[in-house]
Amino acid sequence: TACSSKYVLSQVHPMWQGPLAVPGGDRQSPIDIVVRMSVFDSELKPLVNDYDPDTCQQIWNNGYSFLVEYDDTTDKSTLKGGPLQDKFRLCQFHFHWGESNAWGSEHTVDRRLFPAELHLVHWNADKYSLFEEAVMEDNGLAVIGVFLKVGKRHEGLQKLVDALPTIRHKDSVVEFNRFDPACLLPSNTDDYWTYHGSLTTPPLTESVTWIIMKQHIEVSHDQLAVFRSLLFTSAEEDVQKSMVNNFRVQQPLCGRTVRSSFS
Ligand SMILES: NS(=O)(=O)c1c(F)c(F)c(S(=O)(=O)CCO)c(N[C@H]2CCc3ccccc32)c1F
Ligand SMILES: [Zn+2]
Repeated sequence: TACSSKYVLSQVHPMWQGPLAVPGGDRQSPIDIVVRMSVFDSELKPLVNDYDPDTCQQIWNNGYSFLVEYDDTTDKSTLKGGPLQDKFRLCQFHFHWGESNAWGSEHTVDRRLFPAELHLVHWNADKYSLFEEAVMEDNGLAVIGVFLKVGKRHEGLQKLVDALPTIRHKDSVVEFNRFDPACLLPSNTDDYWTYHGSLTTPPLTESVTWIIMKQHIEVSHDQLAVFRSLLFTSAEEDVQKSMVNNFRVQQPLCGRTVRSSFS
């Protein structure tokens, strides 16, 4: 199976041409979370996030997603608790979405797809001094995943949506301040699934403790439509491509256990 071979050829992905061999490859992400196979772990604590909106720096289109970047040179925006032993610093958040509301998320729950998924990327500042170091280490990263559903308008998201037309093309960046990412978290952050996996974009390193929220957030159809108005391509390119379906195909579980913080 794909798990046994030393190299896992990840499927061709819109972001990079041709299959990409990933060394090791038995802890890849994303995955389908099979609820009845997840194991309740009473040792799992509530998440403790302490984000400082003043550390928000910029929002940019990197040709794969749009990301909001935070100043991670101090311990101002941190995550601890949950399955984590150390204190992690928020470095950025980004989203994955589809061309239609029928799909777009990277993870699924009992094969259920969501139109989009938010990822808040943190790195272990107790053990490492730079994100780039932590990316290579087993316990280096922690990514919170939140599913988005189409429903009522998300007031907190609107400030971000209003900035997207200014970064339509790849490599465009605009200053973005005072955005509190906590407003994008669901009201209940005590119920989550957690497993060990990887980044879902290069370098695909198996350094991520994934923390997937059980409760989704709601955004309006129009807000999601603005995500789809972004472009993969830079202003110079003559063929413009809509930024949609920027998710990786699902990877084999390879015997991993997904734990739940709730029974
Ligand atoms: N789904 S995910 O959480 O695995 C994930 C992404 F899906 C994604 F798109 C990005 S990125 O920065 O937009 C593109 C870089 O590969 C990152 N960025 C990470 C990976 C590499 C890197 C380097 C510096 C800062 C952030 C990141 C990411 F962690
Ligand atoms: Zn992501």
